[in-house]
Amino acid sequence: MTPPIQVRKALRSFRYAFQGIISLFQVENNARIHFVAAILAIILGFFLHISSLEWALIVTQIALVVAAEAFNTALEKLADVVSPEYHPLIKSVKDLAAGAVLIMAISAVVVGLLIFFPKLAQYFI
Ligand SMILES: Nc1ncnc2c1ncn2[C@@H]1O[C@H](COP(=O)(O)OP(=O)(O)OP(=O)(O)O)[C@@H](O)[C@H]1O
Repeated sequence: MTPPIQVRKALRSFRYAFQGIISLFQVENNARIHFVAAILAIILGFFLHISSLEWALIVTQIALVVAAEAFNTALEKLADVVSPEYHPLIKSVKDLAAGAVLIMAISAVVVGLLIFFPKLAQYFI
């Protein structure tokens, strides 16, 4: 009988998921840019003593951008296997996926500005 929770299988799935995350940052230039931006936001968060709610927003924004980048990369790779030659629908698929990342990145920049700008202004103005 199959046990209700298969721990070994769950651990194996985690390992594959981590391999995916590591390969994202190893291979994708945009993912590395987002990674650096995330580190800067975290350093700024500590430096400016942001609240728990502000941390929750920053962490959520970082996760959304990285997750969108991972989906975009997965779609790009799949598209490259399915149709290495030019196809108008593949163009649409890749542009839409890239657009989703851009929407998330703009949202992250806006949230970052809303949280950090007033605090930074106190230092400099
Ligand atoms: N097979 C294809 N058919 C049609 N258009 C494509 C195809 N491959 C790429 N494109 C177009 O070129 C753009 C860039 O595609 P590409 O796969 O090079 O992505 P990228 O954003 O440069 O990512 P990466 O550098 O990680 O490969 C796509 O958004 C799409 O408009």
